[in-house]
Amino acid sequence: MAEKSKFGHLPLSTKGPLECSLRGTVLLHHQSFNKGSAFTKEERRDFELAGLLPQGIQTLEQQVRRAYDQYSSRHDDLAKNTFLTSLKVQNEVLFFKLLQDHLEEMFSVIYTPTEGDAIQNYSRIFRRPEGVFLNIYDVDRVYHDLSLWGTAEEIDYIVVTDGEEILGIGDQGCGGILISNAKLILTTLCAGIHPNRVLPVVLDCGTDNEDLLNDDLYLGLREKRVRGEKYDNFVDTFVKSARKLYPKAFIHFEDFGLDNARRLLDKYRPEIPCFNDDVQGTGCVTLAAIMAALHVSKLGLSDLRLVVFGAGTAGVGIADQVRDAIAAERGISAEEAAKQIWLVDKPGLLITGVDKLSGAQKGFARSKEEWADKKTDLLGVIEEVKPNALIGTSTVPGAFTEEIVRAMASHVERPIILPLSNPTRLHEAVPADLLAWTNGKALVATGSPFKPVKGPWGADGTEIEIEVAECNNSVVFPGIGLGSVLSRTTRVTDKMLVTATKAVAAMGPALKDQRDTAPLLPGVDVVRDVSVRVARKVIQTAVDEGVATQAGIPTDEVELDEWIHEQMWEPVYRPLKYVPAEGASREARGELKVVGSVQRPNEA
Ligand SMILES: NC(=O)C1=CN([C@@H]2O[C@H](COP(=O)(O)OP(=O)(O)OC[C@H]3O[C@@H](n4cnc5c(N)ncnc54)[C@H](O)[C@@H]3O)[C@@H](O)[C@H]2O)C=CC1
Ligand SMILES: CC(=O)C(=O)O
Ligand SMILES: [Mg+2]
Repeated sequence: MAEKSKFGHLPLSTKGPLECSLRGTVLLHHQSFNKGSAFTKEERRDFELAGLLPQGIQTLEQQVRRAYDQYSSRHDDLAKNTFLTSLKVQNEVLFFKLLQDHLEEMFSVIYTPTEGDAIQNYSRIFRRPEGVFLNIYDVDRVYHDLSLWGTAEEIDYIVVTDGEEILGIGDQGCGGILISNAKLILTTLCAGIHPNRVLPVVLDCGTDNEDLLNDDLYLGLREKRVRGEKYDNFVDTFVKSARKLYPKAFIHFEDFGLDNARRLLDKYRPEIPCFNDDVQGTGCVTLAAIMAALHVSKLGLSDLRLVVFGAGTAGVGIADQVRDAIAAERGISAEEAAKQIWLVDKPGLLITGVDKLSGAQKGFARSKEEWADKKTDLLGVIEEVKPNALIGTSTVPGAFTEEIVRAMASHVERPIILPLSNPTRLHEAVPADLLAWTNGKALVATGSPFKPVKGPWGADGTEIEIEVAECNNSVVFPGIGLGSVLSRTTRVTDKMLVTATKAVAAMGPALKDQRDTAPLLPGVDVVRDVSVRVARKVIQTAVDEGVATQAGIPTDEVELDEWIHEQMWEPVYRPLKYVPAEGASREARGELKVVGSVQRPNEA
C-alpha cells in the first residue's frame, strides 16, 4: 500500500498504519509483522494474540534493552552473530533497531570480520536458509525459482554472489549466501532500503575449496567449480531472468572470483542497472580516502604516486577509479593518468611482455625498457617510485613490513597507507605499527575496523589519539544503491560513481573538520547521513544524464532530501490494521518475499 505524501504516491511505503491479514501464531512467526511483547492491547484483541503472549506490554526500547542483554551474554563474536541472525527471522524491526542503537559495537559482528567466520562455518551453524539458492545444473529452473519471490513491482535490490572470493577468505561455495544477506542488511541499516523488497542470491557452481569438498556436512554442490561456457550461460540466465521478473531491481554483484568479477561487470554494465561492489564500491571509497589524505598533505591528485599491492578485483578497481579521477582533474587521457599508478602482484611489479596480465591490469603495466635493471619487489618499487600512497589488497598479512614503511616514509612527509585486505588478520599491516614506524605521520585507513591508536606524536611529544577510518565499500555502496533504486536508473554511470565518491570524501572528518588527526572517512555513526548525501548525488547525476526513469523526482535539493528520507525504511513498529485476506494486498497477506504462498504471480 503506497502511502500518500506531499510528493503524491511514493513508490515505496515506509510510514503510517500497516494493513495485515495474518492473525494468531502465524502473525507471531512472521518476521516483518511480529512485534512480540510490543503488540498493543487493541492489536492483541484484533489479531487473536491475547492468549499467546504474557500480559506485559513493552516498548521497542525495552525490547532492545532485553535483546542487548541477551546479545551481551554471548561470549564470542560468532555466537553473537548467530544470535542476531536468529533475531532477524523472529522480529525484523527489533533486529534492525538493536543494530541501529548499537551500530558501532555490532557492525563488525554482522559484517567483516565476524561475518567471514559465519560464512566459513555456514554448513555447521546452518539453522534456517534465507535467500535464493540457484544450482548450475538446474539452469532450466532458474526463472521459475526466482519467480517465486514476488511480482515485478516488489523487488528493488538484488545481491548476487557465486561465492568464489568472499571477504578475503576465498572460495566459500554456497556459504556465499551469507555475504548476499550481510550486504543487504547493510543496505537497510545504512540506507533504509526496505527489507521486504530485497533478494539475496547465491549461484552455486560448486567449489574449489578442498575443506568444503571433504566436509560431509557441506551443504552446497560437492564438486569442483564449473567454469567456461556453462558458467557464463548460468550467470546470463540468472541476469536475464532477474531482469524480466524484477525489471526495477538494481543488481549488486559481490565477491565473484578474479576472472569473473570484472568480465561480468563489463558485460552487463552497459545494459542494466548493476554494480560490482568489490570493483566499484571499493574503488569509490578508497579514492575518497585518498582525496581526504591528499587534502591533509596539502597535495592534489596531480601529485599522487600510488602503488597498489595485490592487483586483483579490488586493487585494479581502485586503480581504475583513481586513474579516472586523475585524468578528469588534470584534463589528460586515462592512459597518461595511469602512469601515476604502479601495480604489484605475486610476480612483483607488473610488466608488459613479462607477466601474464588480465585485460584490466594491462593499462597499468610498465614497459620492459622502462624497468630494465630495476628491482620489481615491493621494497624495490617503493625505493624507485617514492610513492605518497600505498594500498594493500593482496590478502598477505604483514606484507607492509617496517622496512618497507620506513623506506616510504623517508621519501614523503605524510605517507598514505591503506591496508585494505579483510578480514582483520589478513591486513598488510596494523595501524599501531604503521603509526609507530612513521612517528605518527602515516595517514591510515583500514579494510576492517580498528580501535584508535595512542602515541607521543603531539607537539613536544605529548600523547595524542589518532582515530583510524574504516575504508570499506560499506561506506558507499548503500548510498549508491539507494540513489539507484529511488531514481530507477537504467545504468550506473561513471559520473554517478564520481559524484558519490566526492560526497563521501567531503563528509570525512579530515576534510570536514580540517583536523589532520581526524579519520579520513566518515564513520558508521553518520552512515545514514552519508547514504542520503550519496543517494542525492547519484539521483541528481542520473537525472542529468537522462538515465533516471522515476517520475516526480524533486529538483530542489532540500525537497529531494525530504523525498529520499520519506522512502527510507526505519525500524519502528507501525500500527497494524486488520484487513480480511480476501482482496487484501500481497503485503497485507504477508506474502512479500515469502515463497509458497497461495498464488505464484510470476509463474512462466
Ligand atoms: N576494504 C574493502 O572495502 C575491500 C577489501 N577487499 C579485500 O581485498 C582483498 C583482495 O580482494 P579481491 O581483490 O577481491 O581478491 P583477488 O583475489 O581478486 O585479488 C587478490 C590479489 O592479490 C594478489 N596476491 C596474492 N598474494 C600475493 C603476494 N604474495 N604478493 C602480491 N600479490 C599477491 C593476487 O594474485 C590477486 O591479484 C581481500 O582481502 C578482500 O577482503 C576487497 C573488496 C573490498
Ligand atoms: C568488503 C568487501 O566487499 C570484501 O572484503 O570483499
Ligand atoms: Mg566483497
